[in-house]
Amino acid sequence: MVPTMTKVSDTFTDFVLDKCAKEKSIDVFPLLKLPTLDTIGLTAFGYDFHAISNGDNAIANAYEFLGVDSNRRAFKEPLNPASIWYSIPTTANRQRRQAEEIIRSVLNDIVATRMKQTQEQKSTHNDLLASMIIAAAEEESPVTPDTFADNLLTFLFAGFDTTSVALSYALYLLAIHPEAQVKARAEINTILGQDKVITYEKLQNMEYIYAVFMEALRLYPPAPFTSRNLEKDLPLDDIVIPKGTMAVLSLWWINRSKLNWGDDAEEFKPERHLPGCKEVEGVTAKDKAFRMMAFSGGQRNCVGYRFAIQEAMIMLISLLRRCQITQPTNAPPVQPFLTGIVQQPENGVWLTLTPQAASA
Ligand code: HEM
Repeated sequence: MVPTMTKVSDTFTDFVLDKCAKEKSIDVFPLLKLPTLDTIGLTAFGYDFHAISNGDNAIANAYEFLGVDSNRRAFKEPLNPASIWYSIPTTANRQRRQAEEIIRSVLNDIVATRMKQTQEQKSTHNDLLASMIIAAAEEESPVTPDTFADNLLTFLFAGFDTTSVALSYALYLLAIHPEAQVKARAEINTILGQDKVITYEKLQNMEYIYAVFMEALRLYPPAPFTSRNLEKDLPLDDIVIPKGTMAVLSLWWINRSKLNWGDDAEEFKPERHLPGCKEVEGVTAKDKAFRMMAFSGGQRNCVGYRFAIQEAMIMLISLLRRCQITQPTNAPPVQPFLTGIVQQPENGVWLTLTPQAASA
């Protein structure tokens, strides 16, 4: 996966440098969806969306539409009957069906071809779909092509918007903290060495880049809340929340709580994620496991978190080693805004990327 992620990230870096040379500053927020879509397509089921090279891709557009449409139905117009009855012949329902059909037909074709190749032992793919097909065969599980396609859809939905939102905030934070860029570049140059090739092993040693991304996720978790149904009564101080209640948990405030992170909890300090960093007094080991909740916690936490971290670190390395990142003086403020399950920067994230020597 690392070579694929590196290739996509490097193509994106070329793309944004070129765009910035022409337009001076760019909104990286919508642009970052392109590489994250390309990456998930290639690594999950070997499909190239060509989103960076062709932003007008029919599937990418269908996906964008479905994301916006789902948020509208769930959060803006939940009481509109057409939001829940998909068979009512409204324009939105028709458009939604069309978008679903576009995506579904591509995924169904991919799954069918792959299952046939696997049966004939002709598949050379090494991606998520290949693993799912092999696992189902080994367990003699009666999984239908539809189930494989459903799973791929879940991964697509869960895995590209979230990472692009997180990366947007990470770049913003780096832009307004040039000292962090200097430290990150120093680490990149030391660890990548002469050949400059990114490998899985080298990524494990990139502690500062990891810390930058974690800190961005801590301050701006893309999914700012989650929910759980209580399986038993929950005593909380002097009240008891009864079993069966749906509890909505603010991941945002857990991540920014002074109790978890100390008095400077609102500040950008990647150092707090480095090994050996001074811990906040009184925080127990159990609390520590649940104080950075961007990927949620427990049994149903994010299954894609390692994937997301790896992808994001590679993108940060690719950009930082070739670009200086600054915020233009006239940039609109970066303002998180809840659009649905995911929050996003309402005014975008306007940045200027200028080329810089690879070894600087
Ligand atoms: C920075 C990027 C990401 C963030 C912040 C994020 C965050 C989350 C959060 C908060 C949840 C909810 C868990 C809960 O309610 O306890 C979740 C679930 C999930 N995520 Fe992610 N995610 C990211 C990237 C990804 C990627 C790249 C994938 C796939 C490759 C993915 C796949 C999933 C799936 C399948 C679930 C549902 C898990 C379940 O219900 O058991 N996520 N994610």
